Amino acid sequence: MSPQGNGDFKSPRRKDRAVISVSGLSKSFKMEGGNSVLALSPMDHHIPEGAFVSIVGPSGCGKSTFLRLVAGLEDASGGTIDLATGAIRRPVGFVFQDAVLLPWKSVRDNIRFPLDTSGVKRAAGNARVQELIDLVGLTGFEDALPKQLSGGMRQRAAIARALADDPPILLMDEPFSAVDLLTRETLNDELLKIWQQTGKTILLVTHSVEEAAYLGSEIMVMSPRPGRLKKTYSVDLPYPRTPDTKALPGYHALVSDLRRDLRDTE
Ligand SMILES: Nc1ncnc2c1ncn2[C@@H]1O[C@H](COP(=O)(O)OP(=O)(O)OP(=O)(O)O)[C@@H](O)[C@H]1O
Repeated sequence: MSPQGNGDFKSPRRKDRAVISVSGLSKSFKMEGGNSVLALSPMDHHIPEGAFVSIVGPSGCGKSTFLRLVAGLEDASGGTIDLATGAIRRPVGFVFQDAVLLPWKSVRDNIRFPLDTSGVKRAAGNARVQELIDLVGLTGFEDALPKQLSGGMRQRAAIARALADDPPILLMDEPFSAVDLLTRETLNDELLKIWQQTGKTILLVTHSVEEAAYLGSEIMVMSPRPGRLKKTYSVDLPYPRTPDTKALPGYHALVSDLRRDLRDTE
């Protein structure tokens, strides 16, 4: 289904055209001694523009490898991956499990770092950075250093930095796994708002089936040995998702389906 809007929540600008098209994509890594490990067996998949894709699967099933291939951080061993993002220099932003902010730079300077390296003029960059700081809820912390922030605030800064260049695709590899549950739930809701406001295509890897079901308009289930795409779900839960979503029978059914899928992959 397509995400549905109600109230003052505008539906994300989800389109029918694929922004990520994967055909026969595979990846193997050479190991010591000449053996190789098939991290991702040939996979075909199309991700529509504006989708929120949750990716789940047991450890070692190739989730991070898939994100790194989409980001161009790894070369494919076979197949192709096409991004319909036009001629932009940085089509993807990446948020990792650890915020990896530069410790000697303020929140503001960390977020403007990609803009500096892209040669964006100071005045235009400053306006953009303030917009992002407000978007991720860090207003008032512009001059703080990373060590003065909580884990959740550091992840907010990392999200803002990943969005600095305005990439159409945001890749997130277990972004909230290091924060406490309450903060994680708050960050989930904030991420949904950011998605709604920006219309980005988001791919988020998580070990939590509840998080996957709560956030995703689509879910990719992967399985290991060798890593492969086992199944995809188109999620039939309305947006906006709120804590009430977690009381819906459809949410519970999806979570239990995902648990069963993961048990079956073990
Ligand atoms: N740079 C590398 N060199 C060799 N093998 C690698 C490399 N990166 C990943 N692998 C292997 O590829 C497989 C998939 O790894 P990947 O990190 O993508 O899994 P994952 O699903 O993200 O796991 P996790 O949930 O534990 O983060 C694993 O067997 C892993 O050991």
